[in-house]
Amino acid sequence: METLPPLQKCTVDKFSAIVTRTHTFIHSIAILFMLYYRLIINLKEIPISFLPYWFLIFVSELILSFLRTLDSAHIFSPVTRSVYPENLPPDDELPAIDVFVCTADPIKEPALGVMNTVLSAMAIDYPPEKVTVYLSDDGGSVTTLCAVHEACRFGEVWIPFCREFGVKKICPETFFQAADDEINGGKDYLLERENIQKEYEEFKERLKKAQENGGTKDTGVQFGPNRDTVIEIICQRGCGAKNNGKAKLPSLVYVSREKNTSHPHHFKAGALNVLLRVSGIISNSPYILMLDCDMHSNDPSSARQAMCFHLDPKISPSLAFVQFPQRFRNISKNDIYDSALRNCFVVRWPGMDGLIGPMLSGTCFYMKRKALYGTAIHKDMDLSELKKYFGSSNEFLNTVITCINDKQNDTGIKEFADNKIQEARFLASCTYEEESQWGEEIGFLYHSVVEDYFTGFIMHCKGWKSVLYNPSRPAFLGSSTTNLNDTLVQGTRWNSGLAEVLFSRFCPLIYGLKSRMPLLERMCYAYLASQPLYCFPAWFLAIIPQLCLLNGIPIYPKRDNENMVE
Ligand SMILES: O=c1ccn([C@@H]2O[C@H](COP(=O)(O)OP(=O)(O)O[C@H]3O[C@H](CO)[C@@H](O)[C@H](O)[C@H]3O)[C@@H](O)[C@H]2O)c(=O)[nH]1
Ligand SMILES: [Mn+2]
Repeated sequence: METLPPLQKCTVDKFSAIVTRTHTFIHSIAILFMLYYRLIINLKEIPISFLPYWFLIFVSELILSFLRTLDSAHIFSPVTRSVYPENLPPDDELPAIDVFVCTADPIKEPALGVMNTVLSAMAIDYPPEKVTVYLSDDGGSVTTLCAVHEACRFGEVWIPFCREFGVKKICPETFFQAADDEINGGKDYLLERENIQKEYEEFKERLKKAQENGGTKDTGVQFGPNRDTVIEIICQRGCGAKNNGKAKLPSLVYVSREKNTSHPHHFKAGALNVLLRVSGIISNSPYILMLDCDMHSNDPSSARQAMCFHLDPKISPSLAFVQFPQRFRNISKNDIYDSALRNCFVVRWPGMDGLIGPMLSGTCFYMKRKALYGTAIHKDMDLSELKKYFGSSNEFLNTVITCINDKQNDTGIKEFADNKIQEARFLASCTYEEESQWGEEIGFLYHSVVEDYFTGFIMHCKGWKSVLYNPSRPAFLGSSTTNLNDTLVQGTRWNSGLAEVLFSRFCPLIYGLKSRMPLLERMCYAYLASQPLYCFPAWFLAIIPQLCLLNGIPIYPKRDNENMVE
């Protein structure tokens, strides 16, 4: 039998595994010594009145030891991956991709940044008729709707320019700000660059005006806290490409779901589920790229890199998603607080990749649509059975059947009749999910506000796998929080979301037991869910040892103590 050229390779990082396992072993011995000291030696020295303090210190140390033990699972067998996109099938055999971009707040997430993300997603190096970009606007802002029209207009010159000169920095703002644009294009290039830059400045100007006027385009809709669905096809498959039709544009769709204060909207997970349904009846691509609006594409080849995993028959059947690390462009040089989250993306996720896969990290991942449709669904289900899971739209159910039967969809938006828009509006309404399993078993799950962590956890429990791909050139670049207030709000949201999982029936240590999830992977998930527990040792150890010192109570071994190892 002919062997196909490889698409990807996975290498176990043996040296790193040996070093980290040895370190874990030595660290565990130190922990045992500490427990011995605290229970056998120190307990006798403590006056009875100080026993509650001793107890709090002991509890803190137990929590830290517990967390440390869980954490050690991450580094058990780290792997690195490489890809060979040159071995991918020809363009006309590649599967279609839907890109989901989410925005929620037109003030905190200014339109220019969001449009840069949209434009960078439209400029990825992939057959344009196979890409449909969806912008979910949870802020329901007229300005954003205007901005997306303007972005499409600018895209008509930006995308052909990127294609023609092989631009790598496909996010216009980054491209024009960079000192070096990585292109050796001669005079033609410089002239064209100047033209495009002028167009970009005009585009920015138009956005600014739209913002000042609260959206200039007459959309005929009133946006407010209670509002109707707005769905617009901004650009249809290969629309109006200038440049003599040389470079077509991907399709672009704007979605602002119905909001009603009497219905829960489930934050980002709710928005993503609406996009899943709306995109189902519009393009129904088998793969989905998820991007937060502040995370732009920084390398046009990321889609092909991800396909090296998704199309590799050895790993593809059980592969749910390919996660790229979140990388940030606004991190200070020293980054003493690890705002770049290197502890996750550089240390822990490659370790989990050696188990059954890294966690779902909210953005920068290529997901198989089928993986979001739950495992209870099988090929022989009829419409009435499917309705209990997916709601009552027959049109949508047919797309689900296409998806679970792995029938490659005819790519892109073909023709989009008005009645389809009606159906899409129905799918984006507040009440559509009633009496269905959306958010419970189907789509992104609602149990926790960290929908990414929880959805990924349940997927892994059900036997799906994932991979991390960390190319040397960051595939995506975003912005991290840069002030204490935002960092605290984000930290509180993450920790409360994790606590929701830890103190529920989905606690990874218990729930993982019933599932097929291997012990080490379960420990990794339990470690992250247990993050909120860090607050107890942090408080106790910040206060009690000082009190003990002031009162002359021995809480740590003295240097001349006979039990102290010199
Ligand atoms: O009701 C909402 C709330 C948020 N978002 C969007 O969700 C994304 C993430 O929200 P953000 O407030 O920026 O949260 P972060 O803490 O920065 O996000 C991290 O944490 C989230 C929760 O775990 C993940 O979903 C994100 O991908 C991950 O980057 C943004 O694009 C928002 O526009 C919505 O679409 N609707
Ligand atoms: Mn964010």
